[in-house]
Amino acid sequence: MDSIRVKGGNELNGRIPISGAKNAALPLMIASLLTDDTLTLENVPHLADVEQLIRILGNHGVDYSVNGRREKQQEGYSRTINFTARQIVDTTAPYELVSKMRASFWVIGPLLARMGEAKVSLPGGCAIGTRPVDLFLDGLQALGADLDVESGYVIARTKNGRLTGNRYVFPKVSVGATHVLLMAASLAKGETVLENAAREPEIVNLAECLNAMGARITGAGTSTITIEGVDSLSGARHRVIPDRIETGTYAMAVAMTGGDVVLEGARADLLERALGTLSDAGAEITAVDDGIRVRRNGNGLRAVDVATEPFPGFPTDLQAQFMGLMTMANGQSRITETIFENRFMHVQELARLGARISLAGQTAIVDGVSRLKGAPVMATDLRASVSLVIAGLAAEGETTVSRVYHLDRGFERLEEKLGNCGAIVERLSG
Ligand SMILES: CC(=O)N[C@H]1[C@@H](OP(=O)(O)OP(=O)(O)OC[C@H]2O[C@@H](n3ccc(=O)[nH]c3=O)[C@H](O)[C@@H]2O)O[C@H](CO)[C@@H](O)[C@@H]1O
Ligand SMILES: C=C(OP(=O)(O)O)C(=O)O
Repeated sequence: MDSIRVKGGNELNGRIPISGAKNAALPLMIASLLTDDTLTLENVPHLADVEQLIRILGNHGVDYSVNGRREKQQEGYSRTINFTARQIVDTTAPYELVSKMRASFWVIGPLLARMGEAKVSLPGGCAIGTRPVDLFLDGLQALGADLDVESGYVIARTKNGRLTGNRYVFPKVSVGATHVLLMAASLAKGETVLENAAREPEIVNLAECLNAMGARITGAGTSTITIEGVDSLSGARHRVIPDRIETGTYAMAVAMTGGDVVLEGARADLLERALGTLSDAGAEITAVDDGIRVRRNGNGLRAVDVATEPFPGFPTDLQAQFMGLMTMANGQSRITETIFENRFMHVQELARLGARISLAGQTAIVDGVSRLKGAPVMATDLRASVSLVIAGLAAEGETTVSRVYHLDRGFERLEEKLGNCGAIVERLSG
C-alpha cells in the first residue's frame, strides 16, 4: 500500500491545474447506459474511481476509447473518452464490482429505464456513515418499479417494460438519488416532477448532458426538476465541470501554508460559500482570467465556524480540509457536520500532528495551535486523507500519510500538482 511523505514548512507558489470533477464524471459516465449511441465526455479525470467505473460499465457492455493523445491527454491527466453501450449484455451489477464504490449503485436508474430490469448489489464507498439507499428505492417505486431486496441485491423490474412519470418529493436531499431519478425519468413515459431535489453543480452538469442527448429536463440547479420522458436518447459530446472539491482543497492548502497560487480552470461560482468562508479565515481570493487566485501573505488565520449543508451551503466534502486549516487558526472554531453521521475520522489523526480538537456530537471544537508537528498518520477516507496532507504541508518536519489508496480515488496527480508549487511531497510505494 502506497503512502505519501510530506516535508512541511514551504509556502505554495505557482499554478495548479484543476481537473474534471470526479463527482460529475461518474454520473455522466453512467448516463452512457441510456443510449446505444456514443457519449463523448471531455475532461474526465484519471482517478481510481473512474477506472473502477469503466470496469463496471464494461460488465454491462459499454465499450470505451480514449480520444487522441494530445499533451493534456497523457496517461494520468484528464482525458476525452467515448462511451458506447451498443447493447446491454448484462443487467446485473455484481457485489465484487459495486462494493468498491458508492456511485456504482447508480447504474440501477439507467439499466431499469432502458432494459426494464436491473439487479444491483448494495453499494460500498467511503465509510463516512450508514449511507442507506431508501430514497433511491422509494423514488424508483414512485416511477412504477417493482423492487425486492434479496441477499444484498436490489432486484428491480418495470411493470410493462417502461417506467412511468410521477411526482416525487425527496424526504431528504440526496445527490445520488437525484442523479438516478433524473436518468430514470428521462426515459419514462410521461412527466416526472422531482421536489426537494439536490441542487449541486454536478446535477446541473448531468441534466445538461441528458438534454444534449435528447432528454427534456428543466429546473436542474433548483429544488424542483421537471422531466418530460422521451422514447429514446442519442449520443452527445459533453464536458465534465472542474472539480470544486479539488479547487477548495488546494485553496485551503495555500491558506494554510501561505503563498500565492492560481487554480487554473477553477470556477468560483461552483463553491462561493466555501471561498467566502476561506476569505473570512484570512485568505485573499480573486477571480482571474483563467481561474481563481488564492493568496495569504503574512497575516494570521482567523477562526471561523462552519456547518456543512447541501449545495449551495458549505460542502461536506471540504469539511475535513477546513478542519485541517482551523487547527492553526487564532482562536476557537466550531465545525458541524450535518450530512454524514460519521465523518470525523480525521480528528484523531489531526490530533497526532498536535491539533487540539474535541467532539460534541456532530460538532468538532477546534482550538487553534501555533504549530503542528509532523507524524505518521493514517488516511481513513478520501477527503480525510487530503486534510492530513494539507496539515502536513504546514507542520514542522515530516508527515507520512499511509493508505493513500483513498486519496487516489479523487485527486489526480496530487504530488505533482503540489510539488510544482514548491511543496516537498513524495509517494512511497509498497
Ligand atoms: C460520488 C458522489 O457524488 N458522492 C457525493 C454524494 O454522495 P451521495 O450521493 O452518496 O450523498 P447523498 O447526497 O445521497 O447523501 C446525503 C445524505 O442522505 C442520506 N441518504 C442518501 C440516500 C438515501 O437513499 N438515503 C439516505 O438517507 C445519506 O446517508 C447522507 O446522510 O453527495 C455527498 C453529499 O454532498 C458527497 O459527500 C459525496 O462526495
Ligand atoms: C464521499 C465521497 O465519495 P463517495 O460518495 O464515492 O464515497 C467523496 O467524493 O468525498
